[in-house]
Amino acid sequence: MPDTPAAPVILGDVPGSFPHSVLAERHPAIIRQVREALPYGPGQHRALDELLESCTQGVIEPLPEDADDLGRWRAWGLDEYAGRSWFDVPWLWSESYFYRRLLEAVGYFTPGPWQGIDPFRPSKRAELDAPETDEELAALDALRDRPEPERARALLHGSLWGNRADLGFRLSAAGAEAARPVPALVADDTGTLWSLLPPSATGTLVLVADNAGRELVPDLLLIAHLLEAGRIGRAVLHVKPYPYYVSDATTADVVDALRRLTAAPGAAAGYGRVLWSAMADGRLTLRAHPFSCAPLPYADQPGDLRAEFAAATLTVVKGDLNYRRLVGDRLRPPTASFRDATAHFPGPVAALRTLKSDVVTGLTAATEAALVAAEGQRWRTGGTHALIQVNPGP
Ligand SMILES: O=P(O)(O)OC[C@H]1O[C@](O)(CO)[C@@H](O)[C@@H]1O
Repeated sequence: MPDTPAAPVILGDVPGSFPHSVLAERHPAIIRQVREALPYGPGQHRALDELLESCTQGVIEPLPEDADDLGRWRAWGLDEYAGRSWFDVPWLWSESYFYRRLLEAVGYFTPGPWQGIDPFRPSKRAELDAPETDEELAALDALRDRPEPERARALLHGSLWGNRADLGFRLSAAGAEAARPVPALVADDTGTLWSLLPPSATGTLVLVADNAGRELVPDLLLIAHLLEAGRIGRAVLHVKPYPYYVSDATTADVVDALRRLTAAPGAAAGYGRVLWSAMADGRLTLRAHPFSCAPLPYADQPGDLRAEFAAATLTVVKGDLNYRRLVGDRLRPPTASFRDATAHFPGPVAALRTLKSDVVTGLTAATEAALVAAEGQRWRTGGTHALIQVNPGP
């Protein structure tokens, strides 16, 4: 039984709260960023003006009648929420719908010259091409001759801390990227995670990706290592079917990251080749399921996805947003059980996440008390703490 079934769903209606600031400040900043990123025409600028007005002072508008995904959004709650303020509906819903509308405004879904053009691509590319990425890739050379458990641990932590590289987050938390990560994890089930992926295993890892660029690259390196070390036989990488939360990874971002790896000097290129051939022979496959951009928790996932996660040896869910969707976007006490909150998940599941929103479960009372004593409530959203939590399943 869940320990706190009535924990309130997070809304964005409390001025001064983190969710409110995302809706009131971050979304307008994202609209400004998108306007400047690409040479849009007057129609696109007008549509962005309308979205800005709607999401800050207006109400949620329905999708156009001819939108391909209208039925899907209706099933996800559009009819219930249309006409209400963006601040008065579940925060997760409001945020997700914002990205859907933003893409609509720039013509992403409309047949024509702007169809499929990712408004966030310039910032994603800049990050992938940055000298810091070269430095991170060069560090792989020193890892090459280390014992396998050490390499596995380093790459797991690379993937975990890569989650700090979130471009939307940086818009409102300047300095979080530069701030030194606090090394001790607030929860650490690493032992359980490795027990599910022993060497010489043949299972399937599903990795539900989060951000592109400097998070996706270490995610791919981790997958390459697990394949090469024989800890898994195959991997399935879930990406978003369309650009989302600024920097979330799409198929195009996977292609960019793989090309970046294979073109790099040293050990990085070797990892790139492992992944390239794993794609070619089917040991690494991509999925871009519509539910990956749904405004709903994973407890509401559709049957086909449920069957896929049920069949996996382990599903690794990356990042803050996926964590919110995994445990439910609710204000539970931080000591609420992670296992109870994820009991709905159909198979073994691990969360790798840096903390960038109020939602958290599975902390000990002592850990929570120490964090509060040191930082007040800032530890929840500052992006400097991280966790590895595992529910090995029933
Ligand atoms: O890229 P991540 O780790 O999912 O983080 C997403 C960010 O966006 C938020 O949803 C707020 O918009 C927070 O959860 C987090 O700061």
